[in-house]
Amino acid sequence: MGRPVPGQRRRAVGEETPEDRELPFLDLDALEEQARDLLPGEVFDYYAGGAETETTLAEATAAWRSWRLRPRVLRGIGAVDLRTELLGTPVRTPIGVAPWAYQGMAHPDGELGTARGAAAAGALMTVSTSATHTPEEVAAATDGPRWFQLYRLHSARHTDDLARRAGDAGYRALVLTVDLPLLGRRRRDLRSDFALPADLRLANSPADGGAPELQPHAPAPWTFDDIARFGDLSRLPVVVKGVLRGDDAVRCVEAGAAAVWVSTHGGRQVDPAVASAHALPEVVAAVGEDAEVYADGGIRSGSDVLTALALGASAVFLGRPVVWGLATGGDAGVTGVLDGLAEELAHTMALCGLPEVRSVPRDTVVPAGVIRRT
Ligand SMILES: Cc1cc2nc3c(=O)[nH]c(=O)nc-3n(C[C@H](O)[C@H](O)[C@H](O)COP(=O)(O)O)c2cc1C
Ligand SMILES: CCCCC(=O)C(=O)O
Repeated sequence: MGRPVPGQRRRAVGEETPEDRELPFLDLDALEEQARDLLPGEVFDYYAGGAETETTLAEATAAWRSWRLRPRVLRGIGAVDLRTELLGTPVRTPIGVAPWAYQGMAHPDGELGTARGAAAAGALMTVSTSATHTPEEVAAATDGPRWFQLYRLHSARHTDDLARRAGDAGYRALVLTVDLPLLGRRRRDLRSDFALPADLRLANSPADGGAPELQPHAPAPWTFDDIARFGDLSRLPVVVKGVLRGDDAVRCVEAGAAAVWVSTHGGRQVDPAVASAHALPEVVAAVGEDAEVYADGGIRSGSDVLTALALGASAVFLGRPVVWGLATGGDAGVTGVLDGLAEELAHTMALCGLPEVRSVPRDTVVPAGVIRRT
């Protein structure tokens, strides 16, 4: 069988199943199933999968749900205010789009679709280095809030150049992803012998051998000194993504990071790694006074978002839910996911007596304790 064309659907367009019926709430499981039907099997597995035994992947959502909400009553809550500022960038929602690679494989519009969908939801989008459009092309597609995520490429010169271009193209922060010194062992991809479609455009991969593009090794590993260096090159605040320890967070901030992003890379790198929901309190305790802290991994409901905010995150980011949104509905699909979760968040906050995301008290959550299900 030949390699499927990007965007080629396994099911005929217009073919309806009972699961396609519009529900009056966001059903991410159903959306994932629709994406599974639409995408070539190994592409779905690349997006959905995790590393090794997928323990971190399997536990990510459960870890957010190991916290319980403590609602406040009689607070006279009217409209809930979801607006906030992330490193000075105003956003309508604290739910942003995490960087994810090769979006042209999910939908022909690729990153441009995600950018338009995020902008319509007033959400911040983080554009990956491993993109099928250049940073300038994504910038031209939308005036929504954007950050650029940088990977260490084979060519240091090209990496530096991308950092500079992100600053020139109006991105508001540079996100250094530091949890991929080499690629995690993703058994689904190893089993399917996954390779990117030959005709997929790797927009940031120059002819001189640039992007990591699923390759495990690149020369000249980054150190803490690179944080200030990339800040100077791009003239942007630097966010360090992939931090799971308080001591590392302190070193990042001492080295000049404006924010740290707690992440297991969606369970795709170290496995079993500590869940973001369990690492977040330690990182907030270590640097929360001096830097912004964000979190991602397994956020699938408004209450998961609220839990992260209560634990000290200023924002959360979504990976796979946006993949499924783009794959099934292009930019409108992305907006649907972001709006749906924002609506759930606002609803849960109102129920909990909380008027604004900028000030969610820590005592909004407690550990669940032991609950015996009968
Ligand atoms: C298919 C896929 C591709 C990804 N590509 C990148 C990437 O290019 N850069 C990056 O920093 N993180 C990447 N990530 C990690 C995400 O930014 C994010 O940390 C993770 O997806 C969050 O978990 P969630 O998918 O459970 O929401 C990727 C994740 C997925 C699922
Ligand atoms: C070099 C890997 C880029 C994509 C990525 O980050 C992922 O698949 O998780």
